[in-house]
Amino acid sequence: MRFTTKSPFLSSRTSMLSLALHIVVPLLLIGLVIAFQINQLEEGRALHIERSRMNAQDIGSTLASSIGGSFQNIDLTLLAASDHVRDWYVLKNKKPGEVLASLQELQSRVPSLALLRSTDANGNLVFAVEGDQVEKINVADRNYFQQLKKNPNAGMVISEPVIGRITKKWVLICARRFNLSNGEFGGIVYASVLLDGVADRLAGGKIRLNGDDVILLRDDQQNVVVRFVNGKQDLSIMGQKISSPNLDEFDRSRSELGFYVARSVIDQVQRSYYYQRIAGRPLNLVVGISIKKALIEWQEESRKAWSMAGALISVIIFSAYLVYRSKLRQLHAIEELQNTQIALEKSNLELARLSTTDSLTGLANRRKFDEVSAHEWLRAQRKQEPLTVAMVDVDFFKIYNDLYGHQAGDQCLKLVAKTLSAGLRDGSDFVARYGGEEFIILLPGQHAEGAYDVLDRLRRDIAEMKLAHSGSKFLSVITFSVGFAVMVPQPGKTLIELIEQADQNLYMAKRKGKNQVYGIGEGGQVLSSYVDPLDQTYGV
Ligand SMILES: Nc1nc2c(ncn2[C@@H]2O[C@H](COP(=O)(O)OP(=O)(O)OP(=O)(O)O)[C@@H](O)[C@H]2O)c(=O)[nH]1
Repeated sequence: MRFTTKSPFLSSRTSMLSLALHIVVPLLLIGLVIAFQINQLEEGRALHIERSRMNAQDIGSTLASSIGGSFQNIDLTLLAASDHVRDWYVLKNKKPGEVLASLQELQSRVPSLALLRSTDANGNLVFAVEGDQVEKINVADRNYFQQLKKNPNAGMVISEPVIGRITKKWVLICARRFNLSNGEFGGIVYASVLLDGVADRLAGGKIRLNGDDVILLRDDQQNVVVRFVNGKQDLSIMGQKISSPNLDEFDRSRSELGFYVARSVIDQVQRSYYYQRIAGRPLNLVVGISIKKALIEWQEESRKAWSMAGALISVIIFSAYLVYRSKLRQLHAIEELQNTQIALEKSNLELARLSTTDSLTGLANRRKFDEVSAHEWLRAQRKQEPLTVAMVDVDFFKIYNDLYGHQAGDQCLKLVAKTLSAGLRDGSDFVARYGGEEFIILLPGQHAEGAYDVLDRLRRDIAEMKLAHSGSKFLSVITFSVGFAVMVPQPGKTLIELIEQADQNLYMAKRKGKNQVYGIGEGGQVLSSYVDPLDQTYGV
């Protein structure tokens, strides 16, 4: 059986593959969208962190130069003050009142300066701009005094952050020494730099800082000089030592500047930090820009980007669903079409079979016989082999019908057909219903004697079925007569002649008494069976 449609197995495998592709491709697309999105956002995040680093650097370098400039200013002020004190103390060309007035004038020029004073070589206070309790104060025990006394070449010395005894505020003491005319230590000039408000002045003006951004000024001993965070100065850790792995690394390496990203050891906020030394001073500055704040914009961008990606993914899923659904419908339609085609071909085959089959007996019909006999004739002709055609006709069948009814007649014909089929060789012999109660047999390759034997066996087979026929003269059973003819096809001879010969021989069998085989062999010899009508073998 050959079908023009594809095999259902192959088609279902192809369909499954195609459906799987309709799922895999959208998944791949979604994966690509997500991967692209993550990549873009990672790049965006890195960019914002880089911006915060640059921001920290901008603020830090501006602040560092501003702080450096302020201390330079203080240094020059102290230098000028020490000159005035020396004028009075060493050169004796100035009166104390004049010196004090000069010191007052110098202090007023620098707003962050307070308590500009001078001492003698023993640390006793000589001049004080504020002037109270001058005679009682001695600073000989202070670190800055001892440093300056020991070192004639020391420039301006800056103390660690301390709470001023008089101001009660956090200050740095900046001090300078002055020498006697013989070069020996003559005393110091010093002033307090008020730390309270310094950061506000530094940060509040030109520099824009967000809440979590931080400014930290430390001295060389890691003491906090200034910490500015959340928009104000943080006095809680003033004077405390602050260190972290990154700061320690900078302190150790003596680097002038550097960057790092870290979580603060003080408030745990993650920041981009910029570190820079204040040129020529024992101070270093750290500016930290909060990463969380720096990423707010990025987070907003992320949200927008993800919602767009979500929309895109939804479109992909929806389109994929539509395509998948239509593909599924298409496949169902194809499957239905294939099933219809298969059914159609099956019914065509059945029709073809029916058109060549006798509906009563199930044997081949006359049309099929015409087809097969023509084929066998040609083959016998080609091979020069004998071909036997035999006509079989049920005896007294009209009487049988009359006696037993038409239905019983049909059953009788079925039995005859079955007996004939069963008694013939499959594959080579062929039997068909020729019409009415007549059957026709082809025996290819059989010579007359062989054909006779086969046919007479069939005749006996049906008689031995002992199907009652009270109208038969042959002891009341169904019998049939057979006329046959054998021919090796020769030029000038036809199949029709062979069939006609067989028909004539059937006539002879009937005429000679029925229930017999009558045939003429290739050599013209008559082959006939005779049955004694009184033979009890065929009785019921
Ligand atoms: N039940 C039945 N009867 C059929 C069928 N085809 C033909 N017949 C009958 O077969 C009978 C044949 O009758 P006849 O040709 O006179 O032959 P016969 O009665 O068998 O006489 P002989 O052949 O001389 O023995 C007719 O009565 C037909 O109606 C069929 O398919 N079924």
